[in-house]
Amino acid sequence: MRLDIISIFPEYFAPLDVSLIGKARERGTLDVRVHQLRDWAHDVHKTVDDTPYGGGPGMVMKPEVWGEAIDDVIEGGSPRMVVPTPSGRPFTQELAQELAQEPWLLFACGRYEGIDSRVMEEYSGRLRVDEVSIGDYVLAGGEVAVLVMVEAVGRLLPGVLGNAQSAVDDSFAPGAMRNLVEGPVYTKPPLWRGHEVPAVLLSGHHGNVARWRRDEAIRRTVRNRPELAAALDPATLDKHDRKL
Ligand SMILES: Nc1ncccc1[N+](=O)[O-]
Repeated sequence: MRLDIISIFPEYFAPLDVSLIGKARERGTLDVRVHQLRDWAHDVHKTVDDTPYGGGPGMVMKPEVWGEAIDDVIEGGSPRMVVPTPSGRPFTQELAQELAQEPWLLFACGRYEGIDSRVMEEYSGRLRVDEVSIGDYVLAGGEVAVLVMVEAVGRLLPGVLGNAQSAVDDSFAPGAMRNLVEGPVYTKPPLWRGHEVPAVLLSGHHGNVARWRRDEAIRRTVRNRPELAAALDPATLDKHDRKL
């Protein structure tokens, strides 16, 4: 997968050189290219923003600069364009799985009050453009959101996770874990400061272990994410209600 990121703070993406994503880049699974938006601002101050039409606080990023930058980066190609913004569609594990199928993603990082809307209008005619939110809070810009999305998508690419199975068992993963968060995890020692590991996990009985894990996933989902639990099959919940 090729990933292009356009931002006025390219240094935000240094973390993409470490850990799983860094190794995927070394292996060539991921081809990440970070671009400094100001390279396409031609005035002496490399201006990328201006005051909003209609008044109001803050600044809006200029369409001309973005247009030149995107045209140069995509060179007539058609990546899927993702614009992080608090007003976008929710970023979910499902959307991460969908984006992981794409051969080429372009992330446009807005700062300030956002990017002039005509940029999204202009490219929606040529590319798949998604405005995406990683959560209902306001960050100073899209860079951190892109780090979140690149990590969530990158770990789903073939060969990135040592054990491909773990992506299947992820919280929220489509299939068995849909609308479920994962339950508690344990490792050695079996007893630590008086706290024991649940006996079933030491039993070696895989069927019982799988059932216990599902029970705990449902229990934690009901406790921490009642809105997800509400979407669970009632039969599933019913079996567990008695124990909660
Ligand atoms: N929440 C956000 N705040 C600012 C920029 C982008 C954001 N987001 O969720 O993608």
